[in-house]
Amino acid sequence: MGRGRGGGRGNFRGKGRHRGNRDNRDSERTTSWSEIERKNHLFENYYKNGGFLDEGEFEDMWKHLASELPNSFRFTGTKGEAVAVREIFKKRYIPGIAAAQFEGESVQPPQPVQAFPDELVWDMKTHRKAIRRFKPFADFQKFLVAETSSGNISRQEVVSMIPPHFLDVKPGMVVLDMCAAPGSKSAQLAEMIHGDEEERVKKAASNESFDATSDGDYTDDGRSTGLLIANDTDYKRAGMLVHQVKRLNFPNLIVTQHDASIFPSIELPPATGSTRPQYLKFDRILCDVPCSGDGTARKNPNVWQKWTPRDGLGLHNLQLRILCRGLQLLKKGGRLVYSTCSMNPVENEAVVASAIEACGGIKKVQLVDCSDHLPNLIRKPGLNTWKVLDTSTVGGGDKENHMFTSWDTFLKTLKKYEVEDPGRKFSNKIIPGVFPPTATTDDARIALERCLRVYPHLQNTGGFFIAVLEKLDDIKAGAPGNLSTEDVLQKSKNASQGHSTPVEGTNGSTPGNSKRLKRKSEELDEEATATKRTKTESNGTDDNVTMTDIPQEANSELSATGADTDAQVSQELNDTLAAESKPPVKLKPENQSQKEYFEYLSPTDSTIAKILDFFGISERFPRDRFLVRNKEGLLLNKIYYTSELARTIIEANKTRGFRFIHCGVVMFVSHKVKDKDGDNTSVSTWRLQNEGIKILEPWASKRIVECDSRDTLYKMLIEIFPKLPKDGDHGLGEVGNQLEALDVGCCFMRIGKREAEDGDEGFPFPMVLPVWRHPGSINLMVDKDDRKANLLRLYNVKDPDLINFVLDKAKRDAKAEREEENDRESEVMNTAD
Ligand SMILES: C[S@@+](CC[C@H](N)C(=O)[O-])C[C@H]1O[C@@H](n2cnc3c(N)ncnc32)[C@H](O)[C@@H]1O
Repeated sequence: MGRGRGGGRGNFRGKGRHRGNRDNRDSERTTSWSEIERKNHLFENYYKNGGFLDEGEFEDMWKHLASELPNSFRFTGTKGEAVAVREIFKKRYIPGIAAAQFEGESVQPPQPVQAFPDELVWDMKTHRKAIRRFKPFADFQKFLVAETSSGNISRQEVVSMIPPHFLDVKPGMVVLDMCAAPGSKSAQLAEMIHGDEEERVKKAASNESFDATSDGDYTDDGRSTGLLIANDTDYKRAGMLVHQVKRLNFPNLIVTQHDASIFPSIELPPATGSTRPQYLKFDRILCDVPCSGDGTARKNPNVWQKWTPRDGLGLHNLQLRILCRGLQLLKKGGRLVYSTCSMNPVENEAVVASAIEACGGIKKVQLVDCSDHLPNLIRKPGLNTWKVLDTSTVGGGDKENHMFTSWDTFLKTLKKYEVEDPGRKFSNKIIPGVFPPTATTDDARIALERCLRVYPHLQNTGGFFIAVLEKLDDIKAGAPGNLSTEDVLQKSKNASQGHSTPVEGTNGSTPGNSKRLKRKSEELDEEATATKRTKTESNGTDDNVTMTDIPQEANSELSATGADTDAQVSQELNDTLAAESKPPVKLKPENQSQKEYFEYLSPTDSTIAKILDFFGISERFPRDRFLVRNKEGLLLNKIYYTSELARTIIEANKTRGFRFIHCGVVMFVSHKVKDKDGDNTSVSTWRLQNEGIKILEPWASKRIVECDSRDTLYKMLIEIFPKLPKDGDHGLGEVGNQLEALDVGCCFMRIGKREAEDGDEGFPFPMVLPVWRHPGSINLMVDKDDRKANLLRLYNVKDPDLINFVLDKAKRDAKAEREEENDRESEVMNTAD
């Protein structure tokens, strides 16, 4: 697989109201981040008195939260490559940094983060001033930038790396990342699905045996049969996500843009002998939901300036609906990780407990005990009791803080103020579900202590919450609707007056109704209702997710991204969400705002046949996975390749209104060359592309050259078009000799891994690069940034002057022509005089 440029969690969790406003405030802010006062009384008061940590530990936690966050990064890609780049970093940069002194003390070099295996995650606690001042740091910084841009390093927050580790992804698995932008966790998941695929494919292609049983499904000639669907509702952020994941060169990946709480079901072709469509269920789901982000206070000044308990209360409902939709889409026996970078239980344990209850309790969905997983990760157990903070106001002023321990105490307070101070207003988002669950019997108790809380002081990170859920059985009920305090009160009033509407999906009790609040239970199994649903036409309304239904905060998030349209068009597939009375509707393709095209080529396409023949690609390499990205399905500039399951999904769903926004790795690019006789007529042929070359190379038998000399590769990296004259020495060593014997066109250049010995530093991992053989020169077809990254990584060359004879010659010619023209003009002028 190629590499993923690491995204890292941005400053903001989520988007919409929070993100938009905070961005604006940021651009208006004149004080620097280091000058911002890290104080917020309400914020501090809640975490001090809310029953999270004992007093001493709270002080430690708070001190960390107010201090700067260490920078952290992760070596990415296949294990072999990641370890090789890590070794270069350790040998070349650590000793220099460790020897430096700052203000009379040794500078602390980057350290491996013990929570993660194989020393692949590092953090750097060095003071910024020291970083700026010292050359070893400046050198390291250049390496970091270059490797980040070529995708070998991901600069990602330590806590953000945790959730994928708990998903236990195996190579053949089908995984959904529901809220994926900017994509740093998607990159981790893609690496896991990929596994050590390259090794196995090589063995399969050369008919060597490999273990196809352990650790994943490699039945597709060694290739991973798994798939990652990375989704985000926000159009701009989905664009960032595409940018990130493109670098992974991963054909088993689809990016979609949907509201995760109503993520459409994915249709699959009917099974043999049946006409009924099947629906895709996922082995693993990551639910890294939008949240208030108060665990990011170490890098996000807005938390200190703007924190209010209403952020969490306002997001609870959206988080719950996303989690419930995730659980519906999960296979029986599958695993889901729910995570936030908030420490607020309203967004964490309360969401998890409500979701489990809405899905039918612990017999259907259980929290997984992960105490033996990542044993070096210091964590605290999830909470079983907590308090809910709110501020009440009268007429917009006169704020008062309240901490409620249960729905009942909240109701009592409401009643008290109805009499004493009727103008006093509380958040309308306080519902029974934001409080701790009340079930005490063993067969109903949700083991919330199995959740993981990572606080800043435990290992000097941000704050984070993780819950690992396993689906034990099919879920027959869906997520609760969007309830406000008033709805709950009204419904319980109705219930006590003998009306039948129960309160849904809440985990507290209602006044006059001490029984657990039960979600209306309907048989909503997708497969069972599929046929019925596809026959139902849109009625243009959506009782589940109308804009008035969505919490105010979530509402503005959704409307900012056009997700309201999404809500309407997806109702057919929003089958199990608060499914009440109205008939489901179909996705409407015409409502898609940005249409992307994915047109698969015929497996017998003559151009594909010609290209594959040119490179001697084995008949075993699949011919039916090539696509183009234009409506007409024409072979214009690029030909992409995808995995089989990606193709099946795109083909079965592209006319259903699904918003697919990215899929496929560029395999071939149209290349204009002068024809054989050297006249100026351009003919188009196809060249290999760096992105897809590794997928194809094991199956090639023609147009392969081997490079084993560091000097030759150096020359090819430093010179963009090194000469390959017909006669005389070309200076391109073994590569030049092999290319001399080939016709004009593209080739695979293989570079084997070679350990350093006798002063030769070797090659740290195997590589394969595309090279174009011109009539009198050659061209390594990698872009400038990758050239520079390779020169730095392999040769420690920091600021190379790349030589471009061809371009220079063209510039010289143009300049000479301009000068000639000027001369002629001045001659004319002189004559006129
Ligand atoms: C915490 S961020 C995700 C970070 C991401 N998992 C990563 O590691 O890079 C939450 C994301 O949820 C997205 N989001 C907000 N509401 C959503 C919704 N209803 N459906 C899907 N995504 C949503 C936001 O646009 C944001 O990108």
